[in-house]
Amino acid sequence: MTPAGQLAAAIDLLAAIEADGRPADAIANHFFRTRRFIGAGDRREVSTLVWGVLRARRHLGWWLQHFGAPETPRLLLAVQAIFSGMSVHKISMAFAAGRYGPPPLQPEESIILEKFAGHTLEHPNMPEAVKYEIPDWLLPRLKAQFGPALEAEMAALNQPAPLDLRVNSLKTTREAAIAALAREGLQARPSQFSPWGLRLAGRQSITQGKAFQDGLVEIQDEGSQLIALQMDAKPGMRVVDYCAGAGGKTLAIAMTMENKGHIVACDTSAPRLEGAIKRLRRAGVHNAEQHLLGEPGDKWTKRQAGKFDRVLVDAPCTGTGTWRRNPDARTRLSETDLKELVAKQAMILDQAQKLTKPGGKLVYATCSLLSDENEAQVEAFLARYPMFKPVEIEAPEALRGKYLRLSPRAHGTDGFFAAVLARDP
Ligand SMILES: C[S@@+](CC[C@H](N)C(=O)[O-])C[C@H]1O[C@@H](n2cnc3c(N)ncnc32)[C@H](O)[C@@H]1O
Repeated sequence: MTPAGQLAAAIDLLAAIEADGRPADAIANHFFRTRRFIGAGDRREVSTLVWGVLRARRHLGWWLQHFGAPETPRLLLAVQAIFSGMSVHKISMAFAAGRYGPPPLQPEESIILEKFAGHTLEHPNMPEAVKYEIPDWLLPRLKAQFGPALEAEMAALNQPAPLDLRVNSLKTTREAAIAALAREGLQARPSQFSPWGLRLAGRQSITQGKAFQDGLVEIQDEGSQLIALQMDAKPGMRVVDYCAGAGGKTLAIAMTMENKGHIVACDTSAPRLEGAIKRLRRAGVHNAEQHLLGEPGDKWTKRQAGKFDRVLVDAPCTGTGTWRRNPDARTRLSETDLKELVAKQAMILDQAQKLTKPGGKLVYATCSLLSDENEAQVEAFLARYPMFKPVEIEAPEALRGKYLRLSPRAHGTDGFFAAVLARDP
């Protein structure tokens, strides 16, 4: 594909994302699946262009409004290109490259783009929420959360995330996994906090390689690995992962159990649980089963009351800690969503806590940065269930405390929260 062809595809993809309420990565997957002629390299280039816009979407919208221009996909991409250092002349050429490029710039579009000459992405008159690329309603909450560190936290949250792997100790060691990846030309180094973590250098594709296919490594953000570590799940225990999804944390927990004991992966979504089956098989896990929950007041949950040494509630949440990966999610999140999620998390905790044995542990986790879903949720739970007490976080020195709080700026991971709550014996 020529650069102009990539630009034309980027305009189409951005238009599809802007017109649709679903997550951008789902739309991009469909977009590329239905355009097989776009090869892997071109896909990467097109995605880079579109994700560049999504990361700066509020800034670009502010600028276009500033000049009284419409926020069209063509102008958004063109303005993003100017702020990335491309001249207006070069952009005009890309728009006029012929058959495979986008239609040429209209005179009114060229007039608008000329106005951007000499400007940079930031402007002193931008409202703070635009500067931080967050919804207006979230600003007071995040200010209260981060104080003077807010600007640096939001900047880190707007950078592309690295690719982290978890070494599967059921099949290999960290050193042997690094060597196996190196044989495929992939460079990985041990990550900072997780005992099983590897961080890959740059953008490398891993899923087609032998190390991944053989289950030596699994893709998992280091922060997510640290949540699994909080479970302190040992061989022979009975463990439940109550919101297991496609099993990201189930796999890591099962690994620490060394295939001894029993782990149940629950979820209310059948397709998500099905996604876990293949991954468990690839990882060589033999002691896991799935249970599809009926909502609410699931009978299985009642029957299994008090039977588990460890219970994980990795609750559905705003996902504010994962905005490095899903920058478009920022525009979709509303205050009503937050309220509904907080109520749902409390309801799930009420259900799942029943499963915990006397003397067992309940771990509550989110990938959110918001205290409504984290500290406030846990404090409200402890007030409802005084037989649970928070236990000090078991982690490397730098992470110890009453709760585990991770952020891209402070730890280089996605944003995560966890509380470990021990039930009285
Ligand atoms: C944060 S995701 C889980 C991610 C997963 N633990 C992982 O590490 O990959 C939250 C999950 O909660 C599930 N969920 C939503 N409502 C639920 C409920 N009432 N009970 C249990 N799980 C629920 C969702 O289907 C979703 O898979």
